[in-house]
Amino acid sequence: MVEPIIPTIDLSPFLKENKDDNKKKAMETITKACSEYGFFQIVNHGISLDLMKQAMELSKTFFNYSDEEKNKSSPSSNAPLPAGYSRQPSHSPDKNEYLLVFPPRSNFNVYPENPPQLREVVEELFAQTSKIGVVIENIINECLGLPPNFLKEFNNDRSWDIMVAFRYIPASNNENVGLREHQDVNCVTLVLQDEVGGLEVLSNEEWVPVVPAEGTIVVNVGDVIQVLSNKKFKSASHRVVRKGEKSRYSFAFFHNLNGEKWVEPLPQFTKEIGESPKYRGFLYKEYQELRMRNKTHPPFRPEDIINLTHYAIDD
Ligand SMILES: O=C(O)CCC(=O)C(=O)O
Ligand SMILES: [Fe+2]
Repeated sequence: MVEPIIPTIDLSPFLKENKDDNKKKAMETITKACSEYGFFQIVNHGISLDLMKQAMELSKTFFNYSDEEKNKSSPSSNAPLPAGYSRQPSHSPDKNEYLLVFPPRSNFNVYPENPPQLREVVEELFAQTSKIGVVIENIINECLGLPPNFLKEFNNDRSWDIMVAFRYIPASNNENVGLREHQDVNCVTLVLQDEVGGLEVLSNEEWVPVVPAEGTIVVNVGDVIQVLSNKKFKSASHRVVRKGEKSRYSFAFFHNLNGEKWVEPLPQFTKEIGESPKYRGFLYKEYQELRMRNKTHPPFRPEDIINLTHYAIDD
C-alpha cells in the first residue's frame, strides 16, 4: 500500500509513561514527515471532540456578528501581536478575519463579551492544546536526537504562545486566496479545521490538500525548528485556499518562543557533524516583527516579503 503523504499519528502512546513499539514506529513516521515536508496529523491526542466542536460553534457565532459588534474587541494593548479581533487589511490578498488570544492569564487578551461562553471554552482549548504542543516538541526533540528535554529547556516560557481563531469567507468567481503560501515563524503549529477544507501543503512542488477529518489535529514544524536543526526538519510551505459556498473556520495554535531568545543552528547539526550553518543567528522577536510587518504593510513586490531566506547563508 502506498503511504498517505500526510501521515496520521496515534498520539496515545506518548501520553503514557512507558516506552513501547508503537512509539518507535510513530517516531520513524514523524521523523520522515518532518524531514520531507514538515506536516503530519494526530489523533487520540486527549482533546475531547466535544470541546473542539463547542469551540468551533462559538467561533462561528462570534464571526457571524456584525462588524460593529466584532470591532468592540479590536486590539487595544501594546502586545507583541494584536490580541483581539482583526481582519486582514483590505489591500491584502489574504481574505480572512481572526481572533487572536495569548495564554489564559495574559493581560494582553481582549476577549469578546459575546457569545458569553466563548472565553471559557477558548481558554480551555488553549490550555489543552498547549499541553499537546509540549508533547509534540518533546517528540521532535527525540526524533532529532537532541539531549533529553533540550528543547523544553530552551523553550521554557509559554507566555509568547498564541491561538488564533480564523474565519475565511467563501471564494468568489475570480478570487479564492484565504492565506497565501507561507511558512510559520514559530516552533510547532497545531491546527483544528472544520469540515470545509482548503489547507494545502507544498510537497515536491505540488499542493497537497490536508483533508479534514473529525477530531484530527494538523501539526506542522515552524521556522525555529528548521533553523535549530540546520534544515534537517523542514518548516512546511502551506496556504489556505477558499472554497465556494461555505465559510471555513479553524483554530491555529502557535507553540512559540520567547522573543528574547537567540535562534541559530545548533552545534549538533553543524560543527559536530562537519556541516556549515545554513542560517545566521537572530533574535527571535526581530524576525517575528519582520514577519508581522508583511501582514500589516504588505510589500508591493512579492519578492520583498520577508521570510527565513532573510537569514540564509548562501553556500
Ligand atoms: O487556518 C488554517 O488552517 C491555517 C492557518 C495558518 O496557516 C497560519 O495562521 O499560519
Ligand atoms: Fe501557517
